[in-house]
Amino acid sequence: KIKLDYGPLYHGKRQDPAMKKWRENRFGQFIHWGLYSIPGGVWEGKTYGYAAEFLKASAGISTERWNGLKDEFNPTEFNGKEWASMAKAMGAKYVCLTTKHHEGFCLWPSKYTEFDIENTPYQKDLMKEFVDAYSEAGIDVYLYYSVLDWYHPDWRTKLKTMDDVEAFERFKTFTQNQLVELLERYPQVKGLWFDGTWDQCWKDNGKFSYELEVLLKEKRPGLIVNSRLRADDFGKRHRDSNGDLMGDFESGYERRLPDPRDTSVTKNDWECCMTIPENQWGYHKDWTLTHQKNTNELLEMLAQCSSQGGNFLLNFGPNGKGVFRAEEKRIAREIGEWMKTNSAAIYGSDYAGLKKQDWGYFTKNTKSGEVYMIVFNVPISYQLRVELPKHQTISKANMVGIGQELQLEKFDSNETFVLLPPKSYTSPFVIRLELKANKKSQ
Ligand SMILES: COc1ccc([C@@H]2N[C@@H](C)[C@@H](O)[C@H]2O)cc1
Repeated sequence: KIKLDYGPLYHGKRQDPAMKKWRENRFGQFIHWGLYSIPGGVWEGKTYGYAAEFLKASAGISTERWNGLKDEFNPTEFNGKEWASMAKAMGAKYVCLTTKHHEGFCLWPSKYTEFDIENTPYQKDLMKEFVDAYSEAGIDVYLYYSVLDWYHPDWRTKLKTMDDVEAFERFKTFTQNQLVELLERYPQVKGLWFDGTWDQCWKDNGKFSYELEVLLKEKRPGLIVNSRLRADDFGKRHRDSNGDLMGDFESGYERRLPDPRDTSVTKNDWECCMTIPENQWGYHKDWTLTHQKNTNELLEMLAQCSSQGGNFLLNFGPNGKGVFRAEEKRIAREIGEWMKTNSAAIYGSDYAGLKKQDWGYFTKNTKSGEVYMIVFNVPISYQLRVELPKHQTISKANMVGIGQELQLEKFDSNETFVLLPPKSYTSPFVIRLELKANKKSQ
């Protein structure tokens, strides 16, 4: 092991109540909302296909033109309670909102910058309405914060000169002040989701990122921080120079999932964040440009994450007025419908320790020990293979919801077929397994 002064604060999975709740949540709503939500990927009549939150770069817009968007930010249709009830109906147990994306515009009234909600026609503390509404709905609130800040004069991608170093020292102080300010203003917040830490400036400041994690966790005991905050002594990120995770959960799965058979991911807590279109985090006016994931496709991702001990954070991008698209509202409703019947296989679930099969995913409820099969691919044979450890056998298998008991066919090799009634299955379904110890094999 390489000796590190600025590696992880701890090793393994946190077992305190706050982290256990994070783990039980399993399903969250990501919200990207900022000045980029106003143009929605279209500038001077031209549509840009790249991610809408990068429009400033993809359309080559000058900084002053872009920053002028703050004078148009007036989300008069924003209603925190409506947003929270849509998320609740979807079955989201936590939410993560962009407080400040790379553009540097702050959705809260910050003492440390003029580039914030206070200096817009809207003026009100939108973040307070948001945090209060979601908290009252019983949804845990997390805040996304981009360290990378295109607006701030002291941001430097690389520290080449002494001036750069002095500027970045001021920038570090500004960053720390804003983060402390967010925790003080919004005491309900459960955690911070960092982004924009890939540049050399941050890799050169592993010590600062370590001290920042310590400071924020002292300020807010139980605070949960993703793996993107930290750099170690040698600039390694997410995992330190020994390969150990820094932060409370691995957050490198962005718009991608691990291989479903990779059991190594179960060693740490982790989260996959996902867009509904192929690559739009902020609101984009034209979703027809790329593939739009459908509800069953998203449910399969949610199921896969739970089956491998990870969380699934699904992104929504409201427009500049604070309104979600019709597609997003429909998908939220359809996911919620499915969760009404099947959420026992998701909430409080973890890796079941069983061999992955082609028909779908196993999850195990950590409290009840019940094992679930979440089926997406019904085999032409209508036989769902289950391979159990020698000492275990299935005593019962029931469809969740309708409760129907399913026939079982056991093999000597301790494999079992769960037999499905031969009919058409048009949406993912869940089977609850009751396992029991095998009779002593004579
Ligand atoms: C290819 O470089 C990037 C840089 C930043 C991102 C940001 N991370 C996601 C969570 C979104 O905030 C996206 O804008 C995506 C790709």
